Amino acid sequence: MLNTATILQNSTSVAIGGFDGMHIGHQELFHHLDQNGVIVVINTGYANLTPSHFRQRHTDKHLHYYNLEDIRHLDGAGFVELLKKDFPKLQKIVVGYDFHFGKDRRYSYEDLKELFLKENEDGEVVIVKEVKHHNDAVHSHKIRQKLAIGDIKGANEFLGYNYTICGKKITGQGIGAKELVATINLEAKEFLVPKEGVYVTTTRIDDEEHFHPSVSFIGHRVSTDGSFAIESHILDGKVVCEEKAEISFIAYIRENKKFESMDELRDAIKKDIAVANRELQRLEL
Ligand SMILES: Cc1cc2nc3c(=O)[nH]c(=O)nc-3n(C[C@H](O)[C@H](O)[C@H](O)COP(=O)(O)O)c2cc1C
Ligand SMILES: Nc1ncnc2c1ncn2[C@@H]1O[C@H](COP(=O)(O)OP(=O)(O)O)[C@@H](O)[C@H]1O
Repeated sequence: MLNTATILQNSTSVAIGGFDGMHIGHQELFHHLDQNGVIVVINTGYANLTPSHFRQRHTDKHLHYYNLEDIRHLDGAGFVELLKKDFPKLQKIVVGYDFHFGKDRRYSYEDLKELFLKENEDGEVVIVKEVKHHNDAVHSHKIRQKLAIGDIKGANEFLGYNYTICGKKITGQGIGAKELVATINLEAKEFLVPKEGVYVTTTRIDDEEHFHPSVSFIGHRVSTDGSFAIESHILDGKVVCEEKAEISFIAYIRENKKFESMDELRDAIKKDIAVANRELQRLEL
């Protein structure tokens, strides 16, 4: 493994952006990087699809972070200077068609081209055209909107992978295993949690390599204690979760509902399990 300083010293290309989600539009930028290319992440502090180090899962490129707070005062020339200082061999910059940077986002790719090529005659600035899915431009905020309305399939198509949240195991009410079905309860504060309801999911427990088929509930447990929960019921047998788990969302099943009795809730959960099993089998997951 090369150390960070060596990677930056030797990098000849960078792709620049916020890159929350590492979606199919972002991946298009990465295709233009050379073998030792680096992804420069402008960290706004608002990433909740792939917060903190979770972006790294979606690329084998090195990620280099600039905090927006530290660089927002720079003018166009100042930003290009910073890049040239941190990446002394820089030859190629890759950005998207809507990239803006510098103080008040005043500078566009046109300015970037002018400023970078002025002193690097054989340099290159690649502008990636808008990446669309079914004629709809792919952007992180649209993925957030889709998750907020439970459109998991739409969100996953934009992402190019199944949306996944990671969380710490917490103790539930303790009635699931006794009266309903056993669930792993999670707290996943850094992540955007999809709309309240029941989902077909797969779940990875602690550091296991594989995901288990599962059905998950997100929402206020309006039928029991009313508190907010993220719960996953594993479908392929009894499991032990020590400290953490991750839930990958495959499809939305139904809304969160208030059931008048435990029997009704139990029946609904039984149906959810059947739906999840069918869908996971169909998808061979
Ligand atoms: C597949 C599934 C669907 C669920 N659907 C609902 C629901 O529609 N409404 C609700 O109030 N709780 C629902 N729950 C949550 C249960 O109320 C919860 O599992 C129960 O309160 C036990 O919580 P515990 O694990 O903290 O003991 C669901 C749970 C699962 C696993
Ligand atoms: N759909 C897309 N097509 C082409 N480039 C994109 C697309 N989405 C983002 N980019 C580019 O990727 C980089 C990161 O953009 P960012 O603003 O973090 O993404 P988003 O618009 O999804 O929030 C920028 O250079 C941006 O121009």
